[in-house]
Formats: sequence, C-alpha cells, structure tokens
Amino acid sequence: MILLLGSTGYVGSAFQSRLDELALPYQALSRKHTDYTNRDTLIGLIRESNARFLINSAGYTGKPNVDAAETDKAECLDGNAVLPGTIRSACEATGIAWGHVSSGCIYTGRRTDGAGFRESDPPNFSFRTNNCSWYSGCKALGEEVLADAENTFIWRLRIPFNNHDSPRNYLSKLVRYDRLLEAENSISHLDEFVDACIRCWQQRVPFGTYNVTNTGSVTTRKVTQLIREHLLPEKVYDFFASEDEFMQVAAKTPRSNCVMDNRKLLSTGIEMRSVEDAIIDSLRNWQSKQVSTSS
Ligand SMILES: NC(=O)C1=CN([C@@H]2O[C@H](COP(=O)(O)OP(=O)(O)OC[C@H]3O[C@@H](n4cnc5c(N)ncnc54)[C@H](OP(=O)(O)O)[C@@H]3O)[C@@H](O)[C@H]2O)C=CC1
Ligand SMILES: Cc1cn([C@H]2C[C@H](O)[C@@H](COP(=O)(O)OP(=O)(O)O[C@H]3O[C@@H](C)C(=O)[C@@H](O)[C@H]3O)O2)c(=O)[nH]c1=O
Repeated sequence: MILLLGSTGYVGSAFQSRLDELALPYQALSRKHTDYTNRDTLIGLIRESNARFLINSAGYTGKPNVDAAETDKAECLDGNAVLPGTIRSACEATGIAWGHVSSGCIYTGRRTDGAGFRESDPPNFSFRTNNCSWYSGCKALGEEVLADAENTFIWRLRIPFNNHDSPRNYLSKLVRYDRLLEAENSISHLDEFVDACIRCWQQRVPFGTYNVTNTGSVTTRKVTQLIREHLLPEKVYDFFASEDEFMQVAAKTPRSNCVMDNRKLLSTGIEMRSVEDAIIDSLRNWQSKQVSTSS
C-alpha cells in the first residue's frame, strides 16, 4: 500500500494515473477529507493503511505561477518547508520509506565550470544566497529540512510538460504567454517524472536526492521552433528584450532558469528521454483543451 499526499494537484494527479495504470494499491489523500499536515493524524493514517511507502506530491506552487507566493508567504512556507519536516517525522516514527517531490528551481544558471548542477551542488537560488523568489527559498528550505533523512527520496521536478494542454504545462504556457523570456532550462516530462519516481521505489534504488529531468537542456527559442514545426506552424512569438524587461512587465519575482545533470538517476538504470525527444513526442500527440492559438 502506498499513501499519496497531494493527489488532487497537477503532479499528484499524474502519480494517481500512473499508479492506476500499474495497478499498484494506493490511498489518495486530500486535506479536504483528512488533515495529513498534522503529524499525529498522518501517523494514524500510515498505521491504519499499513502503508509501506508514501509519496508526497503536496506543496504550494502559486496560481497561475510562483509570483503568487510573494503574497501567500505563510502558505508557501507551510506547504514546502514545514510539511516535509512533518512527513519526515511521521515516516521515521512509523519506519516507512517515502519520496518527496522537490524542485530544480533552487538553482539558477549553470555550475561555474559550465556543467549542469549535480545533486551534490548546494542550491545557488535560495534564501542562503539571497537572490531567489519566496517559492524557491521555501523549496530549498524543504530540502534542508530533509538533509540526511534515511529511507527518503528527494525527487527534483523541473518545469513539467507533457501532451495534455493545461495551464500548468510549460508548452501550453509558452503558446499562451504574450511575450517570452529567452532562457535555457532542463525540464521534466511529467509522465516520465512520475514513472521514474515510482521505479525508484519499485526497483529499490539507493535513497537520496535525484534530478528527475529529461537529459540535456533546451532554450525557449528552441521550444518555440519545435512548437512551430510540430504543432502550430503559423504561431509567431514575441520575446522580451532582456530579463530586466521581463521583470518589469510580466513578473513579480525572479525565475529560476537552470541546467541540471540527471546522470545520477540514469546510473540506476532508470531511463529518461532527451529533452528534445520528449518535447517532440508531446507536440505530436498534443491533446488540446481549446482551439489552437495561431497569431
Ligand atoms: N507544477 C510545477 O511546475 C512544479 C511543482 N513542483 C512541486 O510539486 C509539488 C506539487 O505541485 P503541483 O501538483 O503543481 O501543485 P498543485 O497546487 O497543483 O497541487 C498541490 C496539492 O498539494 C496539497 N497541499 C498541501 N499543502 C498545501 C499548501 N500549504 N498549499 C497548497 N497546496 C497544498 C493540495 O492538495 P489537497 O488540499 O487536496 O490536499 C494541492 O492540491 C509541489 O511541492 C511543487 O513545489 C516542483 C517543480 C515544478
Ligand atoms: C510569466 C512569464 C513567464 N515566462 C517564462 C519564465 C520561465 O522561464 C517560464 C516559466 O515561468 P512561469 O512563471 O510560467 O512558471 P513558474 O511559476 O516560474 O514555474 C515554476 O513553477 C514552480 C511550481 C516550479 O517548481 C518550477 O520548476 C517551475 O515549473 O516561462 C515567459 O516567458 N513569459 C511570461 O509572461
């Protein structure tokens, strides 16, 4: 039995679909019915369900994006920094293993040697480096709270996308934003992400932190080129002249744009497609929510 926290969310729903496909027994939890943010309640839930593993896909993200966290500070801190500590404590008390969905947004840019960030690199977009959004700071704190936790996976998701049009899907966002920021990012195909996380548990890979991103990185311009080639040939994109202009016009807080190294995950035998292959596959199998935009 697996306990799934945050099952009503964007990432939690993807976990739920995959667990269904794999016919793995799980119990989906929502705060609407059970307050899993309370340690004693969570301990009771783990004992009653006889769960052997817990997946934490709960957390605060901000709608429509992380700008909202700048005003919802307490909720963001609760969901992303306090809750992981509560879950750690409940899992330690009951002796079960678990996995936590974190984010690659605790980094910005590339390593000083030009390579992508590895799991051993300290966050450089956090409250400690004093250059981050409130959201990223809280996600980095959440990882600190879990430092040296035993029987724990930290899975870093990064700007999710797949073939399902959604306000949370990176590809949908790029189609709908009025103007785009040119940036280079490693990104995660959502379905591959949840599959890799579940495999970590099923295949008993060593506990620890994993960058669960597709292999490589991609620039915003390259993604728009792929959208033109595979989905919307007529679509024209407008770009901000600079990050300063993006900050003045479209954002309240700086964004993490970063390149990550997923070799630790690949070394376990779990496969992730290249970023470009995963994007092309999503665009070719695109399931639109509304009539395509072509401006
Ligand atoms: N979407 C993204 O772009 C990325 C997300 N992540 C991380 O993945 C996790 C899930 O994100 P996502 O599914 O997109 O988020 P959603 O907002 O779609 O869902 C999160 C779910 O978490 C539960 N929750 C528990 N505590 C809180 C809280 N304090 N504030 C808000 N929600 C809470 C809610 O479920 P209920 O109330 O039903 O229990 C909610 O439905 C988060 O930890 C996020 O940081 C990481 C990288 C990228
Ligand atoms: C608002 C905006 C963003 N962007 C760019 C900036 C960035 O590179 C990319 C995504 O920015 P957004 O503001 O849409 O999303 P943001 O809320 O920054 O996305 C993040 O969500 C949280 C939950 C995470 O953990 C991150 O990994 C990431 O997925 O889009 C534009 O190009 N134009 C715009 O108008």
